[in-house]
Amino acid sequence: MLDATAVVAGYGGKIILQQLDLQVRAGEIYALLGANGAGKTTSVSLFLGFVAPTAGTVKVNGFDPVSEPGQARRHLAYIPENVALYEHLSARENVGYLLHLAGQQEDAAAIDQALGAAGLDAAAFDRRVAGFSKGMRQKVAIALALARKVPALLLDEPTSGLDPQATSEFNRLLGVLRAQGVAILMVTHDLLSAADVADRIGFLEAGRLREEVAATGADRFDVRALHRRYAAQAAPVAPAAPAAQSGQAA
Ligand SMILES: Nc1ncnc2c1ncn2[C@@H]1O[C@H](COP(=O)(O)OP(=O)(O)OP(=O)(O)O)[C@@H](O)[C@H]1O
Repeated sequence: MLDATAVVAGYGGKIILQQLDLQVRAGEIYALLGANGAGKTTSVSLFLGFVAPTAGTVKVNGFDPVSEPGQARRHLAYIPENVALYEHLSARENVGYLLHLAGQQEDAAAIDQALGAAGLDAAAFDRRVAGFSKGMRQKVAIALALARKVPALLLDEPTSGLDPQATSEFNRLLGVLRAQGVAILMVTHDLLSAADVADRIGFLEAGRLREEVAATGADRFDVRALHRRYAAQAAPVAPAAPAAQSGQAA
């Protein structure tokens, strides 16, 4: 569904992504991790058509985001870290208007159903979104993705700044979308959250996928081992102090 093959891309002659191979299948959640500046957002930007590859191919459900932007966008929803909504409109009005902008009409019942499925409290449907928390805004964005019935979803650091309960609620929603066959690519620094929800985790290092691990089957990853490697990649540290003896007071 989301397919980047042998992609080289960057900004103004500066190469950021080098031979990137990244595929996300229908009904799969793929978490992309990596240090600051590794190229995670640039990878997402490829699928949005914001960054054009200088080599390789990028496809969204078979469509090239640069040469076929309308077709590619129709199959895609994007939820950035801070969801931009029309502040003076209610949650219902936002979904209705954004659907209209996407060239789609839905009746009020379908919009309510999407907002409910996204976990927004019904009492908030008619409230202006100006007072909404980050978690509530994301629910509106998820409702829009549900109402648009897109087959692919891009998320950039969706759980940063969310409390653990909101994070787990958000991850549950991603599970709902996965069950509907949506291909989900999620950029995150939150390894625990990624381990909780993702089917595969990829580690990007200086524009290359250094490692991919699976969440299920024989390749099931060990979160602690991953955390040690990820922390070392993000910020190399001095050798660890000897482990404390369990059961002994310091
Ligand atoms: N519009 C741009 N113009 C020029 N350089 C850019 C642009 N956007 C990003 N870069 C550079 O590309 C590199 C990769 O940036 P990118 O935002 O993809 O990294 P990231 O892995 O998402 O980082 P972070 O975790 O900090 O969000 C960085 O060196 C960044 O400075």
